[in-house]
Amino acid sequence: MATGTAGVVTARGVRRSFGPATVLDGVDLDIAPGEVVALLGGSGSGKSTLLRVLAGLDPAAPGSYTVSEKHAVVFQEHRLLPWKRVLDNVALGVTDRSRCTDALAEVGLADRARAWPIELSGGQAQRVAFARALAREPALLLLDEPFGALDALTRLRMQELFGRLRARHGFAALLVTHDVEEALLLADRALVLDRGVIAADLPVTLPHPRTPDAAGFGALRRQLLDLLGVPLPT
Ligand SMILES: Nc1ncnc2c1ncn2[C@@H]1O[C@H](COP(=O)(O)OP(=O)(O)OP(=O)(O)O)[C@@H](O)[C@H]1O
Repeated sequence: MATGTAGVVTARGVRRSFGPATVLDGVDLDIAPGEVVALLGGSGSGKSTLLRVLAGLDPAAPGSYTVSEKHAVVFQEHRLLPWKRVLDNVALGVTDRSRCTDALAEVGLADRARAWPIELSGGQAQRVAFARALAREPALLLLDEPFGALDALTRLRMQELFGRLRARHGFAALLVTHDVEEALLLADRALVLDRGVIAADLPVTLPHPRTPDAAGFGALRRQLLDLLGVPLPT
């Protein structure tokens, strides 16, 4: 990995096999600074594998790729350390304590700084996970279904929070999701991973803030479902 390229992600020909099974078969991917890219695809299509490769968590994958060193990862599970208080979780590896307090305030949890992770709801814990990522002042967020385990209402609130944080901080993101609406609400482009390659790249040019009832949303939803092999009846 290295920095210095114009994009926050530049990947060419990324491959990954597990035994005889080829999961990534030459993935090319570019993400520009500030761009939010959703990554969709069937179960087992390799979305998490690609995200782990880009995050540097899977050094065995061949191919050439550069990823901004200023990246942070948020997973579906919060992955907070249970023996550290909330603020100490946010502060892991960050020397500037005030940045951590600010990040916690930005996700609306300033008053939970001294709480233990076990005292938080699932949605709050995921907010802390985002605060921990934000405190690193990332140029790129690598997000593996970060709202996937939340109930529908909490998910909507988190999507709204993500939109606000993005508008304020201007980070880029790769967002792995199963949720077509989420992709269309949050992303500038939606990619479909299929048989080891990026099989489709759909620009999402709707204005912000977005809602599912906005003009053009339904047509894009139909198009994306089609690309995912789940066409709606006409
Ligand atoms: N460490 C591993 N060892 C062996 N096989 C693996 C490993 N990691 C992933 N795989 C396999 O690679 C394939 C892709 O997995 P991956 O988790 O990347 O898919 P995904 O698109 O994220 O799936 P889902 O949408 O269900 O989360 C699967 O068949 C999985 O079993």
